Amino acid sequence: MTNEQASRRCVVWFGQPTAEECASLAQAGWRTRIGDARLQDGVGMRRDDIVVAMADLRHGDEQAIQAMGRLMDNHPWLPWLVLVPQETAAGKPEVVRVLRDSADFFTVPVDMKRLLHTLMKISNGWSPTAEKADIPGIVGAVSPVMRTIMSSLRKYAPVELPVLITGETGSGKEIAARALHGLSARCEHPFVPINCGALPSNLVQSELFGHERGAFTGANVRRIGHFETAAGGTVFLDEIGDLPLDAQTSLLRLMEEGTLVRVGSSQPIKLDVRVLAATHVDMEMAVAQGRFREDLYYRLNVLRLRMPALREREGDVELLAQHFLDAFRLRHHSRAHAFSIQARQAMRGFAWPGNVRELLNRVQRAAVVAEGTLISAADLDLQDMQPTPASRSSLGLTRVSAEREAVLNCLHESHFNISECARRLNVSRVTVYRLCKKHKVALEELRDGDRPPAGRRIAAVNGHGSPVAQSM
Ligand SMILES: Nc1ncnc2c1ncn2[C@@H]1O[C@H](COP(=O)(O)OP(=O)(O)OP(=O)(O)O)[C@@H](O)[C@H]1O
Repeated sequence: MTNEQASRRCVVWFGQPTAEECASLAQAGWRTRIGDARLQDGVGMRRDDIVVAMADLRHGDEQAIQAMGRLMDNHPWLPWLVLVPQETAAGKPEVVRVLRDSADFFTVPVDMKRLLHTLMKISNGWSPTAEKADIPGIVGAVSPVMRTIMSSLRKYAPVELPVLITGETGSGKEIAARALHGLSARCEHPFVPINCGALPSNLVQSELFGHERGAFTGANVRRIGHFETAAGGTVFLDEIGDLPLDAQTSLLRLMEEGTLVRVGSSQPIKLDVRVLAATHVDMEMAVAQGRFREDLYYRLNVLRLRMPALREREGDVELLAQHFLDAFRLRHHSRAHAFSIQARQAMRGFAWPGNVRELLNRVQRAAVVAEGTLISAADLDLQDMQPTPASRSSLGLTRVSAEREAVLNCLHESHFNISECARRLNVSRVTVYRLCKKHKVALEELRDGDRPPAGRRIAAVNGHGSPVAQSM
């Protein structure tokens, strides 16, 4: 490489690079220029320069991060890399904005090998938007919301940080976690999914962290827990909000110190696992109510991924439906190989309270019962779905979706107590039932997920949306 070529490659570092970072860059032929995002005076590049901008959030306060966001907005043609400290809460809107617009991001201490590799790819013409959108296992990503998710998955996968995945039931939280693992350097090691709500309450610590022989009655042999099974790989903690407080303390230690202690032992064991977690409940509320440790919440919530509800993914429903039908036909006989126009309309207009899982179930059932070559709306049990004007327009869809989300959030916060929910929403109980019916909210199913105290029964919505039982 000639000196002239070398001098043309420049990283404009908005922040304070360390001497070692500058030295590594220089050694690989990259000049470093220091920029100040607050001055908003751009990068000052010459024609033909290869310039990459680094948004260094290490030392910045909230205002500095906001200034960085504005600078990125003003220079969208530049490849932006972002450097975040380990404890960054990616849930903060200003951080989300910076991460969203970046080509790649790094944590402290900077993995210089990966940074130089990314810089080399950029100087060779690589563009993150040009990258193949497909991610194995994830189907149907034509909607803008899912394209954003795909891009976040690619960015989050190689970074050794926890990710908190939120989203309604069946929206694909686990499939996203699997993709994060599959795209990471840990992919050759185990991926261990654990449903925290399904762990036997008296054995949670032992199931997760293992136990020594004789630790408790019945512990006849030493047993390693789920975390140790995942050594070198990824643990996916589904329904993290259900984790009891004592297990939360052990998890925090694991995340802070990288060690665990088996039940019945006092010996810390070093362990390397990446933790991904998912929830469909409002974690801020759980923290406010003392059900979830705040320090653990911040540890888990470093990067955040919100899986959109299926009804928000315009264009994806039919793609997913066809994929599920094709997959079914590979294993079973079905005359039907596609969907009728009415079936497509019905699928587009339906609110999909059970999201992708519900779509999968309906398509599989329809493939079994269909008598023709096309699956009809009736085969999908969606014959009563007339597409409403609201469900056809984007604005209408957004409104409907916002209303449904508000009702669902409030129901969760009220622990499915209809009177409480009505009080919070400032509407009558009848209106809450009407909204549940309108948005096909299956109260019984959701209540089971929320596990209220035994003996309490609440109204359920049957297949046609009518309340069938109530006792509060
Ligand atoms: N984009 C997708 N492409 C293909 N299959 C999908 C997609 N999203 C979800 N699925 C399928 O839908 C079902 C539900 O997905 P998943 O278990 O990931 O949802 P979840 O949000 O974790 O559900 P829960 O809240 O009940 O834990 C699974 O069978 C999964 O394979």
